[in-house]
Amino acid sequence: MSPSSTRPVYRIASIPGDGIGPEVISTGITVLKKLAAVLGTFDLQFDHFDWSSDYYKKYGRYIPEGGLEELKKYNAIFFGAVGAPDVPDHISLWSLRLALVQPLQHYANVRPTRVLRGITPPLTSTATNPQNLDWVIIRENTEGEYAGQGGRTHVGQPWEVATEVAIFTRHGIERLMRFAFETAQKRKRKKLCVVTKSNAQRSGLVLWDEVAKIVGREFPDVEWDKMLVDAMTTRMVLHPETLDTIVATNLHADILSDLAASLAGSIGIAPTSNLDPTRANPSMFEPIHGSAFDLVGKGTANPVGTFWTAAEMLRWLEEETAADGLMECIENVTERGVRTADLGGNAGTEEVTREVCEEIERVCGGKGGRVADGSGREALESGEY
Ligand SMILES: NC(=O)C1=CN([C@@H]2O[C@H](COP(=O)(O)OP(=O)(O)OC[C@H]3O[C@@H](n4cnc5c(N)ncnc54)[C@H](O)[C@@H]3O)[C@@H](O)[C@H]2O)C=CC1
Ligand SMILES: CC(=O)C(=O)O
Ligand SMILES: [K+]
Ligand SMILES: [Mn+2]
Repeated sequence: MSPSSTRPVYRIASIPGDGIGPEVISTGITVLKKLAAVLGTFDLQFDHFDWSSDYYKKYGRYIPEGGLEELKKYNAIFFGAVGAPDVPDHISLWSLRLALVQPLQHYANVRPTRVLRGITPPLTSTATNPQNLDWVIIRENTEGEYAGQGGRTHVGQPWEVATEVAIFTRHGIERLMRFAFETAQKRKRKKLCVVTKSNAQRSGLVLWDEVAKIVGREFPDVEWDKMLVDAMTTRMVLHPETLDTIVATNLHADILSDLAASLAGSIGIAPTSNLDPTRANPSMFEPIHGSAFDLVGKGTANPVGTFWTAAEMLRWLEEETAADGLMECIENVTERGVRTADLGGNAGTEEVTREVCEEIERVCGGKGGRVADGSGREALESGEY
């Protein structure tokens, strides 16, 4: 934030990455700039980082020397996706997304899901009562099954051995569990479901259950229960109204949150926040989906997941009014039936973006007051037109 200005200026590092990442991140930036120009209550300054699989193929790495230190100067990171057909997925993921969230201690991955206005979810029960699905999944984001511990020996031999060791530390579970209880406590229903697989995974996830019990004592007003992850899938599908806040391990919540997004309509809608709740490091915001090779260049990628992500980023920056305004505009557009193919519509990425921008002009124009005189002066100054 710039101290010289009365309105805050947030410095955002944008990392569009691969595949549809650049397509959706550019629409997200368009929408965010529009919102800032119309509201006039804050400003956003974007710096672009071309860290991607193309960059890797050219320079042999995804993050250049000193890159991580450079990122720490920003208020937030706006990330697209990483993954390319000609680079092994484990190389791309570990060299960029995981190479950021681990050192930046983004231990809380927050994945809200609900049925946006106008969207028909795939299950009849939820379609009839869309309010039945309103969840926040909290995913452990730095250890567990994606801790990065493992290896291969005797490669290529019939006796080859490979390990993928899941790591659960009391410290890691406790800080995440506290974050989950706090999240549940702030929501209307104050309900938390702790998901594990502590019948089969008899060490790490038993510790997970024990820590949940200890931390739960600090939150007497939060009603919580436990589920094994396999049974959780059926509860999500058959009894969505019994769930509110959900906490699970890195792998389990990765899977459950894609399921959640689809139950709400599409993987193209859902946002993700990679948070360092201590705020020692900038947090990172990305749509839940990956680089979707199958959609690249077609202009059909759903930008709504990125818009919702942008709203979550604004909320983290404590721009609540802007975040609420953006969500209202997104839902006005989905409600009007302007939707991409994944939601059964025929609008392209650009049309949805244009409609959301027009909606921002219409809905938020009066809120900040800077463009309410109709002169467009503030927007002109921001270089928006
Ligand atoms: N955070 C990240 O950067 C992530 C990266 N990946 C990487 O992305 C690559 C592709 O992975 P997949 O498993 O195929 O997952 P994906 O999320 O890229 O795609 C799964 C399916 O959802 C559809 N889809 C995704 N985003 C969409 C959108 N915005 N609008 C409409 N439809 C959308 C795709 O067309 C595809 O059919 C891999 O390299 C993977 O490692 C995957 C997930 C997250
Ligand atoms: C990598 C991945 O699938 C995710 O972060 O959701
Ligand atoms: K992503
Ligand atoms: Mn995932």
